Amino acid sequence: MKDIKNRKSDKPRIGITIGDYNGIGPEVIVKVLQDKRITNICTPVVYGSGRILTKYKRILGIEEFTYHQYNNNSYLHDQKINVVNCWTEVQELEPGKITDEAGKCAYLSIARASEDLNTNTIDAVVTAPINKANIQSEDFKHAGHTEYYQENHADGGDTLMTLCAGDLRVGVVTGHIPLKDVSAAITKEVVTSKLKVLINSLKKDFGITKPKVAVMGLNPHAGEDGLLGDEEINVIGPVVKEFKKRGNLVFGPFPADGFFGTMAFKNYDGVLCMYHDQGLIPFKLHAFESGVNYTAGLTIVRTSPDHGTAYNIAGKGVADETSFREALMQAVDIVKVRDGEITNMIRPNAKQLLQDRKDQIKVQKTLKPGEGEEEFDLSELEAGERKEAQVTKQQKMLENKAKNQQQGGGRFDRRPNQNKEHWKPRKNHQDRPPFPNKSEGAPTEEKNND
Ligand SMILES: NC(=O)C1=CN([C@@H]2O[C@H](COP(=O)(O)OP(=O)(O)OC[C@H]3O[C@@H](n4cnc5c(N)ncnc54)[C@H](O)[C@@H]3O)[C@@H](O)[C@H]2O)C=CC1
Ligand SMILES: NCC(=O)COP(=O)(O)O
Repeated sequence: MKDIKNRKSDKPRIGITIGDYNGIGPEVIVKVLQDKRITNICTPVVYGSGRILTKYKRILGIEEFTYHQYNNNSYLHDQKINVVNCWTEVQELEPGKITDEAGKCAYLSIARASEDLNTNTIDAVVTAPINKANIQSEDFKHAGHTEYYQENHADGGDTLMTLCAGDLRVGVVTGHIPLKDVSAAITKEVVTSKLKVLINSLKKDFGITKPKVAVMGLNPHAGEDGLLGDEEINVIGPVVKEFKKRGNLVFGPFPADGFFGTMAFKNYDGVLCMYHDQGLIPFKLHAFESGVNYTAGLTIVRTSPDHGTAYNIAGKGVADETSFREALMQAVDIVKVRDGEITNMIRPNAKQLLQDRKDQIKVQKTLKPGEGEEEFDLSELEAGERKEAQVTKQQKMLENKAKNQQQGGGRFDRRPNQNKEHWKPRKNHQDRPPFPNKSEGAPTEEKNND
């Protein structure tokens, strides 16, 4: 971890940018941070506004969530949730509306977190979703976060938008550009550079010593031997060959439809797609609920949930926070893998564990003092019962799958990953509880100044 002045713990400090406050960003932030155990795994530092978070607390009817607000961050508290106020004006919340003010504030939040990344005040950043249009200004002229971080935190190197869920990691050679420009952007230099970023990140950030990577073609049927396009023959194929020659486990180019349709990605540590929707559509079909967007290649660690502002549901309290929680967990994991503190990342579904904990608390309330105490030993839940939680999770998934098939499906019900083999831990994965022992401390005190 970075050498942070005044750090009073060995937990990573994770910055969280608030995104567009009229989208679902603040809601998923509050929903995730309200779990007190979060401060056992990291020190969250939200860049935004305490007032906005308090308003969302009220909308959501959440009482428990407490945090410390600062106008500057010289006294970040390593046992509490910190909120750094990035603007002083009182902003009107208009959930679901695209406003210039929300765009400006989204930028202020990102800029402040960037300063803190540069001064080593935080170890990583998790970005809540922005609206790519209203954030545009003299200060922010980027198609999205990925491009902003590439310009500001890559030390001149290349980066790769990479969507991650469990062992599935999908990078895209071309990101936020019009489809009509994709073919011209697929050059040997660009594909080579992106493939290098993917392989290096799989090693450095995910702890995979010898990563196996699949590369997709650009055209239907990977060009069908030149009949349907020649990028595979002239560009992608030769790059794959070159990497193989140098001893890398790189394969392809594969026709993307069949590759994803047959879940051939189970056999690879990473997949390189040629354009945004080629990778993101199958990825989101597979793991929209829990997917994480990771910018590989940066000098710092930046993750985000895989969804956008979701204006259509903003302020209604129905946003699913799983993806944001996973983004936070993945940022912690990557900081630790980069540090050599853990060798690889595998943990049970975080939401399941939190649900287990909530269920336990419900049971606890019905018990007499002293009764059933051992049931609330977190370390037992986290370490000893993890396998059981996995089994229960699999059973639940099977039941849900059967139910969904009968009912004709719902929003997150078509994920084919539910019983996939590759979700089983690999041998070299470090079995690590997601939440350390509660004795490390959790916030008890509220100090909201508004
Ligand atoms: N990293 C970022 O900052 C990203 C920003 N965006 C931006 O977000 C805006 C909206 O983009 P869309 O394409 O509409 O994608 P979106 O992800 O915001 O919404 C797509 C659909 O998924 C639903 N949805 C999304 N997240 C959900 C959640 N957590 N729980 C329940 N339902 C959820 C929405 O209600 C909507 O029906 C755009 O301005 C886009 O540029 C989009 C993706 C990433
Ligand atoms: N759909 C992915 C996406 O839009 C990522 O945006 P950003 O993280 O670059 O802002």
